[in-house]
Amino acid sequence: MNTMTESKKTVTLNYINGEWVASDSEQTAVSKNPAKIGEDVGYYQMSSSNDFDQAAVSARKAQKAWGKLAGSVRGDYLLKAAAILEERIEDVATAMTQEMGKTFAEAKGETARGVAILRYYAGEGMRAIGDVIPSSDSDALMFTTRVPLGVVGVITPWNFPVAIPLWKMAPALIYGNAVVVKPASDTAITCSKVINCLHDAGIPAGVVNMVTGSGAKIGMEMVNHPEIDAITFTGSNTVGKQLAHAAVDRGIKYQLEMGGKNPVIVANDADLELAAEATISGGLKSTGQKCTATSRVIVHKDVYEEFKEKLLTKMKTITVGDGFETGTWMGPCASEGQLETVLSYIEKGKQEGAKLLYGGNQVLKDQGYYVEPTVFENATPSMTIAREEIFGPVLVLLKVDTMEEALEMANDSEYGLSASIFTTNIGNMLSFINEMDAGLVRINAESAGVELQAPFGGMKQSSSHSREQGRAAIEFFTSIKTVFVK
Ligand SMILES: NC(=O)C1=CN([C@@H]2O[C@H](COP(=O)(O)OP(=O)(O)OC[C@H]3O[C@@H](n4cnc5c(N)ncnc54)[C@H](O)[C@@H]3O)[C@@H](O)[C@H]2O)C=CC1
Ligand SMILES: O=C(O)CCC(=O)C(=O)O
Repeated sequence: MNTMTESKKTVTLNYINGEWVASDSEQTAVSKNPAKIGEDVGYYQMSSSNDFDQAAVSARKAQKAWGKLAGSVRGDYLLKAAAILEERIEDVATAMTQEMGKTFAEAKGETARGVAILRYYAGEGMRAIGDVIPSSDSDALMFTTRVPLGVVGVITPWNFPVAIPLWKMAPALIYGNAVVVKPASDTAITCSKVINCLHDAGIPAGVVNMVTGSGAKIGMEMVNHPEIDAITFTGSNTVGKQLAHAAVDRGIKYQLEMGGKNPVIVANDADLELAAEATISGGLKSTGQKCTATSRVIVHKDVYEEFKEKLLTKMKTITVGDGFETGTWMGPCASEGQLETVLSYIEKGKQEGAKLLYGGNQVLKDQGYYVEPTVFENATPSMTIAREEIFGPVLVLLKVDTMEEALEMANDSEYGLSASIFTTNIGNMLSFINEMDAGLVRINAESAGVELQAPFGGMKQSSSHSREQGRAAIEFFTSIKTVFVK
């Protein structure tokens, strides 16, 4: 079992060498429900250096045999875990909504995506891993193969507590690595339920390990530990860069997925109904807490007023509340800290002279960490709300005279994760595809929404320029060997 009961509280344990164990620190911390102030979801371990060390050493020992198994055999474990997770969708999604507030429908959707990720990577165990390359020596055979990196450290955020751990762990495992995962504390209980699916699928002891606790402590131990051969991280730019520096110092491979300030361009020939709907969905679903969330809405002057009216009409129908309640469209911010961050950006927007068009207030204060869906206009591209990642339900409207100006403004950001355009003009589409500096460019579709079988990652400050998911994951989680046989 991944939990124990201690003086009436449910305590999630660490998972080390195939066993659920308490930290030797004897310290736990509480995971809180952001929708209900005062409701504790459960407790997780505040792990010690020794706990982490045991996990890393177990992973190292287990990796040898795991890496030697046939890919199809490793895939069978992932398929079993997928079937178990599928049976437990309601339970896992319940924990997710309780811990970070996304609506229950979104939480179930994300868990189903986790099932699909496991199945997709199970199949990778039977796909080609190399090429035959003609040698200049006609008597020789030259080819490439791929080998696992060894033990991969996985550090994940709270906004996709099932999908992100799985889209990092599943490819790591299928290509023969062992993993130690440190989930975000706010969603440690949800992650432990995912790990329990792998445990119940019979994955060999030590191949998967989970250690919870302080990011600053366990995260830094991870990147500096001699048994860790690579780090994959999703989260803030500040932490990502710290990890990158430490990884470079140790000469280990690293992969970072970080922030975004994703633009949507609405051209004067756009289907405005579609554009408004997609801006709402891309910007405000999950309470705007996606790295791919729409943040800047760049609208051609000819359609600005009409688009704005459509957007406001739709925004006014958004219901904010507990993600478990029928009819709730948008849940709370994931934590008190996130709420404060979002409110401080709204305040900054007002102070810097942007016009608050709609929302901007904290609501249901006595219940949870709720904020209204919010939209600003009359903002300039240099304002803080148009430059920094807010990670909340806040949209900024920016008016432009031409499509060239729109594209220039869309590219005027340190980030380059995802971007959308709404247009019916093929020329506009092609310019956007060619000139937009973003890892994901989407035409007549919202900026969020990642497909697990396609490469995912950003340009500029949004990532370490590597790609996750799909077949692209093989590039990070393996090393190429060129073989020459004579
Ligand atoms: N790109 C994305 O998907 C995400 C972006 N963010 C951004 O980051 C902001 C802050 O959110 P946080 O949860 O505080 O993100 P964070 O970057 O602090 O946390 C992400 C993960 O890193 C761990 N961590 C924290 N400090 C660490 C350290 N010094 N060394 C190693 N690991 C460490 C955390 O425990 C968590 O597992 C958000 O407002 C948002 O702007 C946050 C989560 C996801
Ligand atoms: O848009 C999505 O589905 C994924 C977003 C994401 O990867 C993130 O917010 O970290």
